[in-house]
Amino acid sequence: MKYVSTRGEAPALGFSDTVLTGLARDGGLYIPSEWPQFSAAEIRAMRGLAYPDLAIRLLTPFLGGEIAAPAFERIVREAYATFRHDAVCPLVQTNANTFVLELFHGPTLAFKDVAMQFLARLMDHVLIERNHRATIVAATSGDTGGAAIDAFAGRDRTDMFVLFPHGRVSPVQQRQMTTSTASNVHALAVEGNFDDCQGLLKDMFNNPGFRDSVSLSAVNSINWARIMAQIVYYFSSAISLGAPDRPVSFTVPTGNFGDIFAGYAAKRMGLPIERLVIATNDNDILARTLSTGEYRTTGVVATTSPSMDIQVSSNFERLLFETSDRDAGTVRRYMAGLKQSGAFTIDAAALAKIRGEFDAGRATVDETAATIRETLKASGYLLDPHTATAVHVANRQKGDAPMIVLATAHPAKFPAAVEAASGVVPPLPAWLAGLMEREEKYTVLPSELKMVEDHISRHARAAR
Ligand SMILES: Cc1ncc(COP(=O)(O)O)c(C=O)c1O
Ligand SMILES: N[C@@H](CCOP(=O)(O)O)C(=O)O
Repeated sequence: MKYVSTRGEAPALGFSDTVLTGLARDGGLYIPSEWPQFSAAEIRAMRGLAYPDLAIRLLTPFLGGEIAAPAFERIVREAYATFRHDAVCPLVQTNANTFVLELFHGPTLAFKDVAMQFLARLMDHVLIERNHRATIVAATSGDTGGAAIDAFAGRDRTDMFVLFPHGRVSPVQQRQMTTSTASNVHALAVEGNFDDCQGLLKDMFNNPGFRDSVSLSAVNSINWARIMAQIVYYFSSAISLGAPDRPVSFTVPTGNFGDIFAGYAAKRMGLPIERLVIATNDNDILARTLSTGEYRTTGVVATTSPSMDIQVSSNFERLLFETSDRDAGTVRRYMAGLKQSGAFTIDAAALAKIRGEFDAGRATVDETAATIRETLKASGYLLDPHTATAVHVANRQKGDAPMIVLATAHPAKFPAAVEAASGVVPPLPAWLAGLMEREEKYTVLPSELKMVEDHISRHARAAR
């Protein structure tokens, strides 16, 4: 198994190099050269497997033989032992045809833990084998940062720098990033929005001098291993509802397009999925793109689902590559348009393929609040605002297949929005008690590449 860049001008890499490289040297994203295939009989045989066993079975073909089986099994089992629910990602029925896939039972109460707990152990393993050190820079709209800090805190082979938009994350999200006492962890509040943070991260990768001087690595969903780990819960939930003999649909609260791209990958691997539904908040670039065929960025607006306040959806590039018959030249043309004018138009054939797999809808702030309130009243289930955008969109879908809505965060991460919508204040679980009283430590920086790079170079142990 090799990994190729969506822009076609960087070398193909094996699995371990792909994990450490993050963004390809041509600015593209790595993607497997082929999709592992699972037949209906093989999927049927997965029924009843515990989550870690399912993960081992589904993910082993991606490794290309580079991680020894006992080490890989240990990595997976340790990662999912950090979850507070025996099923890891349980499924809860909220009405006749709707199921909520709870992805928030990890240490930081967001779906990011599913991949991040795995990735931290995987990276550690590769770095120890190679006797290397890495500097990880992560951009976050709120959840990736906390999950990355929890998973990498105290790991000797890595220094972790998290760029978050100053003043635009929830108080719980901020404390999860700023109260770590681990000396390898650095929270940086950038004066800008998430797209600025992600832009800085990509600019660092596109600056070979800086990139090499600190051994730069990534744990955002530009890193293939993040997407790979997220494929597993599409299989686990669909299988528990009867796959492969009964197709299901998924609605996914979407920002950077990583989570829903994992669903697309699951489908390419043989899982029968009827529809993949993109749910956005007021930052609805993806919903607009599906309806008009033009991907056009506009300003980011702040909403009650801050982790989805994103306009430049990184992983959409992977879908463009796939739906352009893996023609890297087409992807380069689209990305040049995005850089020059903030927009590009998707070719008709690719757009038809995208529409053949995906639907999209959006939820305003008021619709999100109404969905939290109405779902609580109808079923007694308390949604977080991100999941609520998806429930709003899912409720408007047609089709008979069971609808699985991805619940990407615990409501206690967003108590103000949940209380305003429903009158209920969701308490933090016991293991996070005291979080809001802990001392914060972070550095405020302007959204300027040089200043951020200088700060990282001064503090990274891998800096030469
Ligand atoms: C709670 C929550 N929901 C949804 C999303 C969107 O996921 P993705 O960026 O993979 O589309 C995010 C951030 O990524 C998030 O933190
Ligand atoms: N919503 C995310 C944004 C970054 O997404 P990622 O999946 O690429 O890490 C966040 O919470 O930070």
